[in-house]
Amino acid sequence: MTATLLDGKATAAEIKDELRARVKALAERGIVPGLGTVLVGSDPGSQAYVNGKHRDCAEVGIASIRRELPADATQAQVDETLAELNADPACHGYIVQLPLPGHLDTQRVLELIDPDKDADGLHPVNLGRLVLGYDAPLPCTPRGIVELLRRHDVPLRGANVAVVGRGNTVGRPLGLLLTRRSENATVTLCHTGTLDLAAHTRAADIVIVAAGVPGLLTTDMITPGAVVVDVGITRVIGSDGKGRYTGDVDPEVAEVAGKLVPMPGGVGPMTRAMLLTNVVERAERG
Ligand SMILES: Nc1nc(=O)c2c([nH]1)NC[C@@H]1CN(c3ccc(C(=O)N[C@@H](CCC(=O)O)C(=O)O)cc3)C=[N+]21
Repeated sequence: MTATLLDGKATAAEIKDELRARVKALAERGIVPGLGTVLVGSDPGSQAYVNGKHRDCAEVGIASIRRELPADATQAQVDETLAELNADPACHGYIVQLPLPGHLDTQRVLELIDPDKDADGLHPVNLGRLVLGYDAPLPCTPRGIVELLRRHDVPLRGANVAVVGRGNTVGRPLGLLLTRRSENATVTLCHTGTLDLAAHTRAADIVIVAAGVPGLLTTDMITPGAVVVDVGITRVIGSDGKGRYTGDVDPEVAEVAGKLVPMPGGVGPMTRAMLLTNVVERAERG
């Protein structure tokens, strides 16, 4: 291994320490930040993610507000749950765990969240604010990636960044974040219609892969010394028959990259830390 690993877990722990202090200061003003989660159905992966978020909350002193609905919940039941959380003053921000069961209208659900309580930063109004450069809660994964690079002194200003993937939760908003005046990176947003992906990734100082394709980025696709960020997380069945998660970056890339944000232990913990950050920021605003 030649690449330096950028430890998202350690950096997230640092951020949680900072948040704990901010939560304490809020307590002196009589404010306890509250994070809500809405989980529809009992997918074990989604349950595990939601449990992780509540564990994080307990660690920093944020109150947890859990709403669980059965897999066959009606759209009206979901709508009502969102209306309750929108009206609950103890809930400073909340998330609806995605994906939702197929019979529910994801777009409708995301639009029913009060944009000021949008802890994920994925509400269309907030994505629009991001486009326009207005103040808004930022999408957690893109924000976590920028924060991790910043805290490890990876320069963004003037850097050529190849983002692979144009999804609504990572690639698309990440391109917007990185091209803000405050970051000033130059971004090439690559996707399944890109004709010569390797030409773009080879030309980049920083390659961020959020395609959901295991092993997509291979050693021949980067310039030696490049910074590589693995955002992929795909459940695969290993040769032992057990399920495990795998990233979008081929393990051999660690021999060629200068710095690597690994999966696990990279972007995931940072995403969770940014969710907490969004809630604390909202509570500080009063
Ligand atoms: N409304 C909504 N918001 C989300 O932010 C959201 C979602 N829906 N649906 C599912 C995806 C997935 N996601 C992850 C977050 C952290 C890890 C994470 O921390 N992973 C650990 C490994 C697993 C663990 O240790 O728990 C790591 O990368 O080191 C993984 C995945 C958030 N998502």
